[in-house]
Amino acid sequence: MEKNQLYPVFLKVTALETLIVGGGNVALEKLSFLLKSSPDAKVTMISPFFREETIAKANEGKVKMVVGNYDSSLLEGKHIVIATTDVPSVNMQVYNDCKARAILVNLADNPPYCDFYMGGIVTKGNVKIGISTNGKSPTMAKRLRQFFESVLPENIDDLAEYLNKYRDTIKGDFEEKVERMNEFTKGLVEDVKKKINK
Ligand SMILES: C[C@@]1(CC(=O)O)C2=NC(=C\c3[nH]c(c(CCC(=O)O)c3CC(=O)O)Cc3[nH]c(c(CC(=O)O)c3CCC(=O)O)/C=C3\N/C(=C\2)[C@@H](CCC(=O)O)[C@]3(C)CC(=O)O)/[C@H]1CCC(=O)O
Ligand SMILES: NC(=O)c1ccc[n+]([C@@H]2O[C@H](COP(=O)([O-])OP(=O)(O)OC[C@H]3O[C@@H](n4cnc5c(N)ncnc54)[C@H](O)[C@@H]3O)[C@@H](O)[C@H]2O)c1
Repeated sequence: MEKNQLYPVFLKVTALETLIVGGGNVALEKLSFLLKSSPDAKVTMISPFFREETIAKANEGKVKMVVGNYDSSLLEGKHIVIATTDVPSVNMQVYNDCKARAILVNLADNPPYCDFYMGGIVTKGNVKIGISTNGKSPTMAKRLRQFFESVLPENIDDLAEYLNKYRDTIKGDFEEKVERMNEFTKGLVEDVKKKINK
């Protein structure tokens, strides 16, 4: 069986600068999922034209819209770039420019030209699950996201908060805390399995 070798990280996109090149359907989809998970993400968009829908979505967050054609000067200070234009040569230019500057780049919907993939994301308070199918099936990533959204209880965040507080009440050194935390949560997986199978 082929194994997914991608390494997931949870980026603080409020501390990083993201550039989206293009302002069409794909740009709106990528922006929407980015802001859904990270409403305060720092994003710049460059496109000769923005639709009303895109402007409305951009105005929900901290998104700077630049009207014009892509130019490599826009890469200054950017950490993450997502290219979504309908002109393959422009997307390739973005890819090559980013590679030359060691900036992480994603040609949306074009797996061979992605340093990273956008994933399916489930968020319940502090708890977040990222989903990847290794680029095999975005539709499956979406369905898995919907599945976990429906089976994970809303109050799972209460548990995370509770465990955070409980940890503070344990006296002793790091090793003792680890042991007590593991002992205290021993039945958790079995309990959840029982609830799902009910
Ligand atoms: C998860 C999600 C996150 C997001 O977008 O932020 C995401 N795609 C989503 C939806 C979606 N995208 C497409 C469809 C139509 C189904 C179809 O056509 O097959 C649907 C489903 C729908 O809309 O129902 C079109 C599409 N997408 C890619 C290709 C190329 C290819 O597969 O080869 C094509 C075909 C284009 C063509 O026809 O040429 C590629 C990528 N899309 C990825 C992410 C990365 C892999 C993630 C993974 O590992 O699974 C990757 C590799 C790169 C990237 O873009 O980062 C988001 C769901 C969010 C949610 O609902 O929760
Ligand atoms: N819409 C989809 O769901 C979908 C699915 C699969 C693949 N694709 C592919 O993805 C690409 C984008 O699709 P789309 O539907 O978002 O197209 P679109 O026409 O809605 O958007 C393309 C955007 O790129 C902008 N653009 C063009 N030249 C530019 C430049 N030099 N600099 C900056 N921006 C520029 C355009 O102004 C426009 O905003 C296409 O190649 C399409 O075939 C789209």
